[in-house]
Amino acid sequence: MTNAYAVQTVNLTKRFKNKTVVRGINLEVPKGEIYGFLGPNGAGKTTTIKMLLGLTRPTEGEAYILGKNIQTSRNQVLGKVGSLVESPSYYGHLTGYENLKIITQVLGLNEKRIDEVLRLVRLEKDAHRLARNYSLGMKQRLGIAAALIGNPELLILDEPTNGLDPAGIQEIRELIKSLPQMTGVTILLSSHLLNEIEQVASIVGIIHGGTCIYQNRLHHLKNQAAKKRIEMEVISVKEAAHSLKQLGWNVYQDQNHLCLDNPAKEEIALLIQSLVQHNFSIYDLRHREQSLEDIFLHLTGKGQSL
Ligand SMILES: Nc1ncnc2c1ncn2[C@@H]1O[C@H](COP(=O)(O)OP(=O)(O)OP(=O)(O)O)[C@@H](O)[C@H]1O
Repeated sequence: MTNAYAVQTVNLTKRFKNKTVVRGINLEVPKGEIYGFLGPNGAGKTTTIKMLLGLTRPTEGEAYILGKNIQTSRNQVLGKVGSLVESPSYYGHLTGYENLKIITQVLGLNEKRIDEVLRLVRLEKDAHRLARNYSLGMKQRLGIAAALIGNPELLILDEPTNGLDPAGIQEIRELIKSLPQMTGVTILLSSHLLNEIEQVASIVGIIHGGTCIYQNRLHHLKNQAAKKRIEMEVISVKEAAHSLKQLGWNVYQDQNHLCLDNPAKEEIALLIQSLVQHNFSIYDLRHREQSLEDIFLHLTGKGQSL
């Protein structure tokens, strides 16, 4: 396994009885980056994360965390991983500081580390308030502080903004974005919200129905999204597409439209000429930009919004 990846999985699969909920996925999470693990509810994100953390056993395949197989080197690996899966657990009758102190004692860490992580998650001013009086966003930040206290190389956050209000979401988002630069940590962030992943991740893996259907740098997706196309409503669209293709045009049919990607102005004029010469009447012509949402809908199948 290569050292460039903080997480690498090979054919990772999980079946519950006869139901396959994670199907042969090959994740590659480069070190020092934020990987957005995106998929609708029930797609298999939490199950995958539980396998990465050694909380549930894969039915097939392997997961390598920081170059080590999690099944065979669990204790060695987990010391270098911080995680927040589901809601954070904390003692409400203790302060934020006291909650973190318990963790330093259990892990045998220096108490100095508490102030460092409180600063990282911007809770230093509220450190001595009772955790039960924290807002949801502050509780979540306390959970992230707890995950960071052991100075992990990898931080795994499963839907960390679930249940937060817009201000809380923004706080957590800014925090996540700042962490790799401040600490060098790699972050695997799962979410069902395209817009959340879009704002923080540099790489995205999309899981749908247990299968990883896309994995690449976010800017590749954004480039795809930036593509413009023209859509023409013409008579006999199938025949028109066929004739133009034979003439060397890179056109294609999308539903009732004849489409061409990224055309120059001159190409549009020539295309119209060709259609008219071949007696294909044009009823309408419009430019369209695809949004990231369009691409996700295309990838995940129509009607399956993320
Ligand atoms: N212990 C289990 N036994 C049987 N089925 C399970 C078990 N755990 C999860 N599943 C099923 O596996 C599928 C994937 O669930 P998972 O929680 O991994 O999805 P998810 O992408 O994290 O979605 P969510 O964001 O809703 O948690 C779901 O259909 C779920 O019902």
